[in-house]
Amino acid sequence: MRRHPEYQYLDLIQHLLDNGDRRIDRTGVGTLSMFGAMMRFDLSDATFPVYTTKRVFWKTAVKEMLWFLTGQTNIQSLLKENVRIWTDWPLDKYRKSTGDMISQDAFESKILSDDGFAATWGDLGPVYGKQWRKWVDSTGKEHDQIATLIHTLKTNPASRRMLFHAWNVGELDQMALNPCHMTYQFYASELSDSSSGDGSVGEGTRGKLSLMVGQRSCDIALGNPFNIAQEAALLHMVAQQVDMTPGQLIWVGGDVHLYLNHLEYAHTILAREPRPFPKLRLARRPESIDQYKIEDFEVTGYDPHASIDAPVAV
Ligand SMILES: Nc1nc(=O)c2c([nH]1)NC[C@@H]1CN(c3ccc(C(=O)N[C@@H](CCC(=O)O)C(=O)O)cc3)CN21
Ligand SMILES: O=c1ccn([C@H]2C[C@H](O)[C@@H](COP(=O)(O)O)O2)c(=O)[nH]1
Repeated sequence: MRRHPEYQYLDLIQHLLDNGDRRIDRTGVGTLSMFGAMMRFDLSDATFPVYTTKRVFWKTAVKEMLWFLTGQTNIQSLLKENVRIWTDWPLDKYRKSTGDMISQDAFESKILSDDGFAATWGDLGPVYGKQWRKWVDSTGKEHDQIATLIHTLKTNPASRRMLFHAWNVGELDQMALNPCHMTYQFYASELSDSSSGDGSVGEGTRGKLSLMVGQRSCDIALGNPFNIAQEAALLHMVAQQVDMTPGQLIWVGGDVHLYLNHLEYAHTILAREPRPFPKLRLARRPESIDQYKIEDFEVTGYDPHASIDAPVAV
């Protein structure tokens, strides 16, 4: 029998434990690290690769993706959706700038209730959403990379130029964190002749859509389970928008690391056996890629092992 695809994730963790290069990182926590890794997940038959060896809060991960797609960069809109995974960075900045050792709860309440405070302290700078939807070039012109991608998929799906990118070199110093997942490249296969170049495409399903994501830096315990779930959700959404069926999600990691305060996490998860991946159905077909809501994601058959608490390195 074929091994469960989730073993790709568990094997990476085992490899880091056995062979990881021990080093000090930006956060001061320290990691076991390797360079260069790839995982592939087949999304056909509505498969949604949410890891099962721990409970992954996939709704939080998908909400983050929906937030990227709207082009927003302020944590206020995330907090309104009860997503708290980005609070640590603006909170750290606020504490260091003002000396006020406010609690996370109090900081989040203030971001939610005070728009002026949110504008000053809640913005992460020109991170993912900004670059995806409003990349500003040297002449000041804005580029909507997502709209261009969808247009090309509809009119010229055999193109080798279907990608969007977040590593805007000129703006890195204004970002709360440099982009980790950077390149999103799409590939359409099983295209009928009529859709392979001249723009005259017919109705109905026109091919199989795959996505390869290049991630320069990967926190294997906290970041990766979120990233895989949200990238799979993105592929399901884009495929729906362009009338294709989801094919493969290919994930490529650069510096892939296990933080040294996640060793117990690693041993806990490695002792568990994967269960079948859940299925995803999109309940509705919104007008455009930025109009999906979390309620549109109907996930069935998710029966994971228990969640595992792990601290995030800031
Ligand atoms: N060190 C580090 N790892 C990351 O994965 C990461 C960053 N920094 N900085 C930017 C974003 C923020 N991300 C995060 C941050 C926290 C969780 C986290 O704490 N996850 C928990 C709880 C989830 C919840 O509360 O909903 C988990 O069990 O998955 C996940 C991703 C991903 N990115
Ligand atoms: O989507 C994400 C965002 C962040 N990460 C991790 C990878 C690293 O552990 C940190 C970023 O630190 P750098 O020093 O900028 O590399 O966040 C992730 O895994 N996934």
